[in-house]
Amino acid sequence: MRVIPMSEKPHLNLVVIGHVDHGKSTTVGHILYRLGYVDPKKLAELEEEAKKKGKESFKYAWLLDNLKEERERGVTIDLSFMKFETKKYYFTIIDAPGHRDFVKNMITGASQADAAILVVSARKGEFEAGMSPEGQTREHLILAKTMGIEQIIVAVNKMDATEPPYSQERYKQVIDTLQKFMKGLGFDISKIPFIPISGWNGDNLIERSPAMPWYNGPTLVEALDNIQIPPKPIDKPLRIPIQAVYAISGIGTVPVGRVESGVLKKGDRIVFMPPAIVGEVRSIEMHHTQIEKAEPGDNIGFNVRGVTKTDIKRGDVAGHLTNPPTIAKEFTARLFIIWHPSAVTVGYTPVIHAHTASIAAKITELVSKLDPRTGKEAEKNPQFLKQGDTAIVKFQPIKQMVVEKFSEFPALGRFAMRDMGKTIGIGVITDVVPEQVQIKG
Ligand SMILES: Nc1nc2c(ncn2[C@@H]2O[C@H](COP(=O)(O)OP(=O)(O)OP(=O)(O)O)[C@@H](O)[C@H]2O)c(=O)[nH]1
Repeated sequence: MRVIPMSEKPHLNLVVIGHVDHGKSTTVGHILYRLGYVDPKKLAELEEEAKKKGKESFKYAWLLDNLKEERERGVTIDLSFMKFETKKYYFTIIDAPGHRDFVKNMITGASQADAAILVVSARKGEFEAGMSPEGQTREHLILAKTMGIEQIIVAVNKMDATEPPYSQERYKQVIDTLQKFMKGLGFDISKIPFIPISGWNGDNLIERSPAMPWYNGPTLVEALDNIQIPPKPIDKPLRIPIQAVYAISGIGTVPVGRVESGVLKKGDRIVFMPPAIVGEVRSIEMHHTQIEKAEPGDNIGFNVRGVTKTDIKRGDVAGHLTNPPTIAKEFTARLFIIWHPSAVTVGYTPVIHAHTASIAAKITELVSKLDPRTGKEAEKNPQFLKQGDTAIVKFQPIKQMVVEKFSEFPALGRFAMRDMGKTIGIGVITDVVPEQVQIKG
C-alpha cells in the first residue's frame, strides 16, 4: 500500500451506504485500486486466493477487507478509516462498508459525513429487495435524510448483470422508483447524480464506459469532485464538546475537543456547561503547535485558568458567556426506531449519545407518529413505537445535559439512542426547553 501524503486539498468525509450485497465493498475496492492505492501484486495474490476458494467474484471486496485490517491494526479509534484523493478533494471514508453499526458511528464518531454514496444493485430482484419495507436502501436513505446528509451520489451498480446487460431500460426503471422515493423524503433530486456503474468491471467509475453510450452524466469519481464543500460555521456561537480533560503539571487544566461552531481565541473567557464554570483561555494547541485561534473542525487542547480537572468532564460543552451552551430540561426530537425487540413507550429510558455526552433520558411523551414517506403526521399520541417507525418524541434527561436544536447546531442536535448494547434509534432535536442556571464567575 502506498503511503498517502497529507494533502493540501480540502478534506471531506464520505459514508458508503446501501443494502447488503449490493456491491459497496466491491465498488470502493475497485476505485481504490484504480486510483493507485493498491499494489497490483497484492491484487493478483488476492485473486489467486479467491479463485482457490471458488469465490473469484469477491476479489475487490476482499481487497477492502484486507485494507481495513491493515489499518485497524495500527489505529486505536473505533472508526475504520480509509483515505483517498481525487482531483479536487481529499476523502476519508468513515465507517467503511460491511460495518453494521455505521449508524451509531455516524453520530457519535469524530466526524460527520459531508456526503454519501448510495450503492444500489440494478440486478433483477436485488433492487426490489433493497426497496422492500425491510430493505436497507430504503432504511439508509431515511437515515441519511434524518441526519441531514443532503449530498448523495447514487451508484446504480451491477449494470453488467441486468437483463440484457447494461440495459438502459432497467436503469430508467430503477432510478424512477428511487427518485420518487427520495423526492417523498424531501431530497432535491435535481442535484443528485444517478450513475450507472459496474463496481466489478469498473464501468463509469473513473472513465466513461463504452458499454453504456446512452449515459452522458458524470462518472462516480467525477461526481465526487462535484461535491460542494459545506461552509464552516464560524459566524455561529462557539461550541466545543469536551472529549477529555487533562491536568498537566506546570501547565494546568487542559480540556480537549473539536470546535463544532464559532471561533475560540487566546484570552477568551469561556463557560463550561452544565457545570456553569467560567475560565480564561491561556493557550490553544493543535497538532502540538500553539495557535492564536481555533475554528470549526479543529481538534484542539486548550489551557484554561480558573477551572480544575474535577470541575469539568467529557460531555460538557464550552462556549462564550454571551451565548452559553443550552442545558436541556426537556427536548423534542424526530426519532427513527432502527431496532427494538418489542415496543418503545412513555417511560422508556435509553442512553442518549449526543456529541461527546452519554446520558440516560426518559421518554415523557409520544407526540405523534409520522408517515416516513411524507414526513406528515399519521397518528397523534400513539401508545407505542416499533421498529421502522418515525415519530416526534419528548425526552427528559435524568441528569443535566447540553443539547441544541439541530437547525442551529447540527453537531449538537443529533443523537443515537442505545440500550442493551445496540442502537435503538437515531434522532434530530427540533426543540429544546432550556434550564436557567446561574453562571459562576
Ligand atoms: N455482476 C456484478 N456483481 C457485483 C458487482 N459489484 C458487486 N458484485 C458482487 O456482489 C456481491 C456482493 O458484493 P460486496 O461488494 O461484498 O457487497 P457489499 O454491499 O459490500 O456487501 P456487505 O458489505 O455485506 O453489505 C459479490 O459477489 C460481488 O462480486 C457488479 O458490479 N457486478
